[in-house]
Amino acid sequence: MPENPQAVFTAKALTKTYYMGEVEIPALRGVDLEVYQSEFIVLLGPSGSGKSTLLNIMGGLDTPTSGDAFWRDHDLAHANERELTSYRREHVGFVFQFYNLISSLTVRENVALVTEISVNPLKPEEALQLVGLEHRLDHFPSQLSGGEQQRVAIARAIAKRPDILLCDEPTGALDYQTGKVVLEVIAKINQELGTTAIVITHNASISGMANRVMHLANGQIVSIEENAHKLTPAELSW
Ligand SMILES: Nc1ncnc2c1ncn2[C@@H]1O[C@H](COP(=O)(O)OP(=O)(O)OP(=O)(O)O)[C@@H](O)[C@H]1O
Repeated sequence: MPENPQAVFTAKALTKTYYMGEVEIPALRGVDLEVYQSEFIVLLGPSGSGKSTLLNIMGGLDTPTSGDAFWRDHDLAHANERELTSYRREHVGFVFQFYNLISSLTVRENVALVTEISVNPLKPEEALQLVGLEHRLDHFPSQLSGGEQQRVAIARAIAKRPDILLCDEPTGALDYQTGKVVLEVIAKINQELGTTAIVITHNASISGMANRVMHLANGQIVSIEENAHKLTPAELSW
């Protein structure tokens, strides 16, 4: 069991080593971490520092080589594939740099793919309203801008009412203004639904939105800063 019951996610001495033939690649080298309910965390660090590896373990897409990882009382380090699938399905929403929408389905149908297999989902229309796309329900992804497609991807991620929203470079493919709109949407989900949000970015300016900012280097968390005052995306500039 996790030691601190207040934490929704706990990692202890987490390591991940990839093996490429004879070569060992240590992606995580002893990560200790607690994440609290409804927190907004920004994860920064150079390329290859282990950010995606950590996010993937938190989301049950990968398992660690050693150490502990808990989502509440779900033991993610020792879960089997079936348990990880149901953890992902019930608790986790993912947003990636590229939107991975199905081009032959409408906006509403892309979101409905998730709501049809969820226990207590939002209606696709409600999820799309939260991201400001209620007027584009019957459009196809190719009829939308990159930022709009990312908002559909966010609607799809939140439609199952996940406890945690894991975002890997959500604004990486977007221009400045569009990136800000997408950040506004993530901040709104975090505030209005209380969804814990973890955002990986190379853009240090986004840190201002976070409750806490974690820096990874070389597979370890090297610093954690707390923001006394969170900024809105509109207040950020880069
Ligand atoms: N499937 C894999 N097989 C082998 N090595 C991997 C694999 N995934 C990641 N790695 C290695 O693990 C290390 C950490 O990778 P990770 O993707 O977590 O870093 P990152 O901080 O997210 O980087 P970026 O900012 O470039 O996305 C890197 O050295 C990477 O090459």
